[in-house]
Amino acid sequence: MSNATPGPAPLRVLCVDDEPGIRFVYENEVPLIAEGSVTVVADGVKAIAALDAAVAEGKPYDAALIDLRMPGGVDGWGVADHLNNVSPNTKFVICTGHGDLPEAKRAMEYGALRFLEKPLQMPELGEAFAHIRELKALEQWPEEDRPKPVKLKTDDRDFIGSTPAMLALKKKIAKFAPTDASVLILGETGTGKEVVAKAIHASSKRAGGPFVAVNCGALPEHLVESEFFGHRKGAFTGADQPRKGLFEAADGGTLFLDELGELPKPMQVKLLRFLESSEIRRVGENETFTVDVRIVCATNKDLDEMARDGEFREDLIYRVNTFELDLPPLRERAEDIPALCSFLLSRLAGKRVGEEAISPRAMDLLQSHEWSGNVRELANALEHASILAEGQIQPEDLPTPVTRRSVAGNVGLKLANTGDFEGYANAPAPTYGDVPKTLREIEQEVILHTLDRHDGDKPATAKELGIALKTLYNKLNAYEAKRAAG
Ligand SMILES: Nc1ncnc2c1ncn2[C@@H]1O[C@H](COP(=O)(O)OP(=O)(O)OP(=O)(O)O)[C@@H](O)[C@H]1O
Repeated sequence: MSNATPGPAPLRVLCVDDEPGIRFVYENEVPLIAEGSVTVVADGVKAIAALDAAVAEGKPYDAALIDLRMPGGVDGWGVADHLNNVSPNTKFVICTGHGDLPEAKRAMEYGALRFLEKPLQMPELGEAFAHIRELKALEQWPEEDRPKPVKLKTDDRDFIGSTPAMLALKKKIAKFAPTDASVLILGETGTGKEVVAKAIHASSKRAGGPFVAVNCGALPEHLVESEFFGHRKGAFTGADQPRKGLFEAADGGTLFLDELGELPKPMQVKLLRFLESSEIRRVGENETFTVDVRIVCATNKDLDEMARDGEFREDLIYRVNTFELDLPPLRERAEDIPALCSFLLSRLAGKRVGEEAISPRAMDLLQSHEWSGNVRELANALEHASILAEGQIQPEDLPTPVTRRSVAGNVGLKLANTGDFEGYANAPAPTYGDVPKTLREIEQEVILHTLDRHDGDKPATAKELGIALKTLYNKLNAYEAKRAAG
């Protein structure tokens, strides 16, 4: 995954209109509403010259507002035609005082993003530019960062646990899975919520369909709607097909919405509408259509509390939690640890590894650790240990927090409380045990332990560590990807 998340870029806009009053408005208002720069010209010939000059400079316009009827031999259609030839990535809006249905249709055929009738309304122009900015940002969003359907691997179906709580959970999964009802999975970070979502999908009649997982907190906020619902044909550079959204990608299968509590409020309304109607509408299109998608959600947040604080829609909670599953933290099921170790070590090694790969003393430590990061932290600890171990895993092969729990927490507190470097000089030097560690490993420990102290609350963790929430997600994803890559 790339870390680049494009934000809204300033737009370069070309406006052409023969009415001086409108040009005055464009010159003064467009830089503000488009959050960029504007070139304003009075006729089609000048517009064509401006388009050519921008292309020759290697800086084609992002957007154009084009009047239809203009003197001088080149009308708005001529400008749109030229624009399509020399500057196809420039999104354009037709603005006319003589709008009728055939012209509006023709504008769409030319690839216009919108057809606005004069007198122009500022809110409409504002919406048009917001749409253009979103399209630009989507075009810059690396394809590999987009959530995609995954093919489930065999071990994705494995859901280890035989303590009474886990057996009860498995029984519930077996009952819920075959229905199409929505399921809300609750649990601390790393407890296996995604594993459970995959198990539900794999045991449902949708098992042959796609499983699409999306982390609601990791989607750039201004792209959420396009990402979920897709975009109409032609709205994109080189898009002769509509861009499919996540709902469409999951058609016939399951859409897993991880970190549901992070879903922006406007999208909460749209998700609710989808759950009520099964209908979606691509951004920029008027038609709706139906998709057959089962929604499974997960969160480590208290949604009821969020609803009380006005941060989450109460009616959406009732829609997504037809069935609710509560995953116990690992510290409450230490008896599962030996089997989990065997599973996780086998996954790392690519072959079956038994519990005897861990010495009894090391296993004691593993079973008495707090596991704030739950099974994910256990998987990381085992990866660490399996690299260091020569033969059977011994206590000294385990990461320091497992053998000496407080160290990383101290470092985290110091990071949070020290405004400058002086605090470090007065604080006791941190120790990291006998095993040498890289800065990256220490950082990972600090992050996971800070996350623990905040009970998996990622925004609070990011705040304490002084990093962007997105950076925190990227780091957690990177740990996960590194682990998955073995
Ligand atoms: N019961 C389990 N059996 C096997 N593996 C598990 C189990 N629970 C968790 N894991 C493993 O632990 C890691 C974290 O699991 P998962 O991503 O499902 O957690 P999560 O609760 O969704 O985390 P987050 O809240 O951070 O999204 C994964 O590598 C997963 O394979």
